[in-house]
Order: sequence, then C-alpha cells, then structure tokens
Amino acid sequence: MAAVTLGPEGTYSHRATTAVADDGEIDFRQSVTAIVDAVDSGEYDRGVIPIENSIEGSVTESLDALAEYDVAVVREIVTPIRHALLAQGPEFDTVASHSQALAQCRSYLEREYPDATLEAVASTAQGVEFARDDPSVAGIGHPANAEDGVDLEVLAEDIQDQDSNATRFFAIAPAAERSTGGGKTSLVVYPNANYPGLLLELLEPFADRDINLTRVESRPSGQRLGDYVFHVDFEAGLYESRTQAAIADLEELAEKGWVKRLGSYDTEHVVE
Ligand SMILES: O=C(O)C(=O)Cc1ccccc1
Repeated sequence: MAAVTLGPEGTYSHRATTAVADDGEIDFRQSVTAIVDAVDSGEYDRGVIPIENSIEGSVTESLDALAEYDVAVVREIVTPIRHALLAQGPEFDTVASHSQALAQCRSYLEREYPDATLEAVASTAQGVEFARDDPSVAGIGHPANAEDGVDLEVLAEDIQDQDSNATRFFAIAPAAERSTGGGKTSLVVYPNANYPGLLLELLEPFADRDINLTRVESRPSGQRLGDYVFHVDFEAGLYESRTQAAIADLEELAEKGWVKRLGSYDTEHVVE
C-alpha cells in the first residue's frame, strides 16, 4: 500500500503515517492540498493529513481541501505533540517551522527569543533541514529529527505552550473506498442560504436523534463574504439509520447547496 503525507521525512504527519501504514512505501508532498490531490487522482491509496490541534485549532488548508476534492476519510489518528528546538548552536536569529508549530510555541518563543524572526515553512521537518544547512536558523519539530545527520543540537524540549498538546490527523483514501464501518462520521454541509435559524436547523437533525456532535467548524465558502461551509463530526456510523435520517434532513435544508459524506472511521490513539 503506497501512502503519501507531508514531508520531508520526520514530520509529525510522517510519524502518524508509519503508525497506520508501516507495511508500505511512503512518499512526501510539500502541502496538504498536494497530498489530497494525489489521493483523489488515485496515485496513492492512502494519504495522511493534519486536521486539528488542541492549542491552535483547525488546519484550514485541510478542511478546505476536504470540501473541494472527493476523497474518503478512513481513519482518525490522535497523537501527542511535544516540540523541541533544534539548531547548530545557540547563535540563531530565525526560527523556521510549520505555522502550526510556531503558533503552538508562541508564548515560549516570545519569552525566550523575543527578537527572533519567525519563518513559516512547509513543515516542521523542512524547518529542521534549513537549520541543518544554516547556523542562523533554528527549527521546531520532533526531537528525533536531531538524530539523523550531523551538527544539530536539541536546545530545548517540550516547548509547546500546553503539556497536553495533541493533533488529530485523518487518513484518507480515494472516494470509492469509503468504509461502511466505524463509529465516527464527518460531513461537509454547504447550505448556500442565509436566514434566521439556519444554524439551529442544521444542528437539530442530530439533537433529535441523540447523536453527539464532536465538532462543528465553519469555513468561508469562497463564493461571497459571510457565506459558509460547515464541517460536522459526530459519534455515529454513516450507515446507521439515525445518521441516514439526519443526512436526509440536511439534504432538504441544503437544497440549494450540497452535503458531502467524507466517511465513517475509527479513532486510533498513537502514544509516543
Ligand atoms: O509539519 C509537520 O510536522 C506536520 O506534520 C504538521 C504539524 C505541525 C505541527 C503539529 C502537528 C502537525
């Protein structure tokens, strides 16, 4: 099974991928959209993308790609994230990492390195590569990134602003592989409408059937200001009759828009 995830080697997404696809080849892309595109086109049968972090919230590029492309979510992976500061030595003036990692360490960086320039790059492991090539750059990433190659020191560990820092990843597959099992479901709903009580009507089909929502997130539709797409996750399988009934209600509500079934899946907790 060939899988694709955010590279280069050593990203948190790579670590999550080995946890679910350790028996096959893993290739890398430099953005979430490129990963989703490669799975949508059938080039890979699995992809792994970060979705949401406990400190920084949604990875908006992931939500937007899930709304735009036609892929299935087949598994959710939850993993603790403990960041380290890696550099050739203490004399650096720039910290390069994924925007989420920089944000998850914002208080630490402001406190310890208030004058450093923060540079958002494609991934944590890419920031570490830059640090390996340049003594004026430090990276933030998993401490194991210091182990391969030369000249990198772990200057500090556990620099995330909350000890309990955790990230959810989705394993995705081509749409035809949407699974029939799994206890959680993700949908994307675009009502393409705006009237009093719309959001309430969107949530009622779940409340009426005793379905527990675990997340509701709105994203701009891109069509016009104030127009939204809603990402909804809940604790029920896609093919349960109560879910099918709730989706039928949503489809009525979204008659001018659409309802996308991302799929049903189980959660895997990966502990370092
Ligand atoms: O850049 C990475 O390593 C990623 O996989 C994205 C990310 C960044 C920070 C926390 C979790 C995932």
